[in-house]
Amino acid sequence: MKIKFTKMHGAGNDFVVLDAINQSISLSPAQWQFIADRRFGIGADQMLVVEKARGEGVDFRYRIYNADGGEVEQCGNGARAFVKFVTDKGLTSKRAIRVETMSGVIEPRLEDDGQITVDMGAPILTPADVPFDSHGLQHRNEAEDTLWPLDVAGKTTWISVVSMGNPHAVQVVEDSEAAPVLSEGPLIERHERFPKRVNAGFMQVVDRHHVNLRVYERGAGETLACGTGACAAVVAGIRRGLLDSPVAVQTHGGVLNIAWAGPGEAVMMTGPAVSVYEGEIELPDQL
Ligand SMILES: N[C@H](CCC[C@H](N)C(=O)O)C(=O)O
Repeated sequence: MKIKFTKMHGAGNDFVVLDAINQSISLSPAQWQFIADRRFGIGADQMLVVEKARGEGVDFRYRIYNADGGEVEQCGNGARAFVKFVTDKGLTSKRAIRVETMSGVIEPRLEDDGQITVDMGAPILTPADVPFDSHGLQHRNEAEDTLWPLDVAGKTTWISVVSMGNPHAVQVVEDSEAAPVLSEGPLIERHERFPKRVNAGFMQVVDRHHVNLRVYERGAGETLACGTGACAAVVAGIRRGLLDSPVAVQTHGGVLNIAWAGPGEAVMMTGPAVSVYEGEIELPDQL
């Protein structure tokens, strides 16, 4: 089966983007894993599938698959790549686009300078809705935030839990470059208290408007940037009284600018999106 694709990235978080309006896309998890494989396939953190809208009042639907082949609810960097893709492909002439995702409608907007701003919706802050199983844990409050003690390899790690449609566990570290991202990230990702697994963020507060962030992503491992992770980290930092909106989030792949006016308000994310190359792949039918 031949599939046309566009290779893209948002601050180094890389994607294979597929137009499912003009070609039929229905792949198995094993085929998604093959596409994501950096040696046997194309290579990507996530795959993004652009579809016709299903509901009223929206322009498109977009679906997100992690490198491990699992479909997930939201992808912030992917939303920006999506806007650049549908614009470059002439699938829309709109600058502000309403797009359905598994976790609801988001509104990305192409700015005059080529950056893309996405209304990522309001964060979900009730632990059970993240979902996070807080049963039996003694939390502690820090300003407006609730911190939970997570047993990670016998060490207690205090985390904030935030959903941007997808689940995030955010911890504050002294030095993000020295943080145990690759050793602790996988343990947090698959911790039993996260029934849907979780994206693990490690945030260093530089000042009240600047942080360094590394994220060990659910289903992908450490990525160069995580858009929803940047949103979740800023929400947690503002609730902990450590940050003031807007916040520049420095990731290994670039800077994402996040603004949040407080509970119940949408998180606004601004950042880049780049198309790297077009291609076509012959997908094995049996994997
Ligand atoms: N790994 C994430 C999906 C991709 C999110 C990330 N790439 C972003 O830019 O938000 C999850 O399983 O929830």
